Amino acid sequence: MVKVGIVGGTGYTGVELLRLLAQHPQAEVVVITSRSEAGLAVADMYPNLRGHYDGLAFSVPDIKTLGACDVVFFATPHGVAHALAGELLAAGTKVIDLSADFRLQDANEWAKWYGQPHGAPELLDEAVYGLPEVNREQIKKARLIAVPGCYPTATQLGFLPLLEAGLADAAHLIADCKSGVSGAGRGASVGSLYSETSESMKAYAVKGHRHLPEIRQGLRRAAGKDVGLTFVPHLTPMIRGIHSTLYATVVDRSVDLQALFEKRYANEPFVDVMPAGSHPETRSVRGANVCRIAVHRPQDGDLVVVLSVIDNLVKGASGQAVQNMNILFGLDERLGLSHAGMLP
Ligand SMILES: NC(=O)C1=CN([C@@H]2O[C@H](COP(=O)(O)OP(=O)(O)OC[C@H]3O[C@@H](n4cnc5c(N)ncnc54)[C@H](OP(=O)(O)O)[C@@H]3O)[C@@H](O)[C@H]2O)C=CC1
Ligand SMILES: CC(=O)N[C@@H](CCC(=O)OP(=O)(O)O)C(=O)O
Repeated sequence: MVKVGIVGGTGYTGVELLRLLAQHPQAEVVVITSRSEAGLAVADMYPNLRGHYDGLAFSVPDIKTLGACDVVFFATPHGVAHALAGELLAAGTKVIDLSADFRLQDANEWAKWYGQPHGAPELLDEAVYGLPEVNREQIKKARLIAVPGCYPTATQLGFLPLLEAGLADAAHLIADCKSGVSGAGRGASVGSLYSETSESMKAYAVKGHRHLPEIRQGLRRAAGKDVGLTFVPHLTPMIRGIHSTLYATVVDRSVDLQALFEKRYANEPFVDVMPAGSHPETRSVRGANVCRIAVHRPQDGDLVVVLSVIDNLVKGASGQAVQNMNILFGLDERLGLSHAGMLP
């Protein structure tokens, strides 16, 4: 049994970790932290978890109790894992960080996009970017894993087959992405109010979003050269879900793109390449650790359109984090992650 600690148990990704781990046959959550809710029983805050975590209550973060766990998940704002990861690693505890603290390999780039100095640059060399479809072998040996962001997961999985095969014009990629409101976290803000987000939709951060350098880093690696990417996120009136519509120009029209995508993901338990002509819906992955992809070439032209959907809280965060844990501890990668999506 893997002994699990969670720092930041009251946010959306924290409670999603609890929901998924409640069904995990080889993991037991023994510590869950919240400074504001310390002492409160988990099931008193989250009634959906009644009967699953009897006796487990939030506690203030404490290195000694967290360091007694086999693995600690950070479901916290940026900067928290910087401060605590080193001590946990020294105690022999593995760290899976859902925040962006260790996603960018360049500390200066991180500081530029996150507006504060990188708090643990000495750990960057050993941090592994936790996208299993790319880094499975490194994840197996890792001590510190950076779980990819939600937009970066959907966008990279959609572009990877084209770039790895050298089939796309890497200088002109476009990612037009829509997110549900839970992507903004559970903290109260005017922009997340029901009356601000329902019955309306808008783009934001067109000038530059902090996921841009993360996506570029992954795509550069897949292409083996610099990439030019325009990334436009949108906020949409749904709670969960990311829908990425990706555009690239193909350099060879003769290639069977459907076969290329099917072959690339044939052995991936959590990437579903849909039949030719499909239009994946975000609700088909709601609650599921799945990225569902369809590839199109409208009017048989040069432009490829890839549609990629995930649940931002599952394959875009907590599900992917559990998938990383399974790989890290030599377990079946699918354990605790077999939920289907929810229709309607
Ligand atoms: N929402 C999403 O779709 C996704 C989110 N993420 C990332 O996951 C992380 C968590 O996001 P989300 O679940 O939305 O969380 P929230 O930001 O809503 O919640 C944060 C949690 O962290 C705790 N916390 C805050 N500050 C500290 C601190 N200094 N020390 C210890 N604990 C702290 C809070 O509890 P308390 O203050 O009581 O201690 C709370 O439980 C973020 O980095 C987010 O960017 C990643 C992918 C997708
Ligand atoms: C809808 C919405 O606001 N989404 C968030 C991104 C989701 C997220 O949490 O990003 P990290 O994983 O990098 O923390 C945003 O645009 O900032």
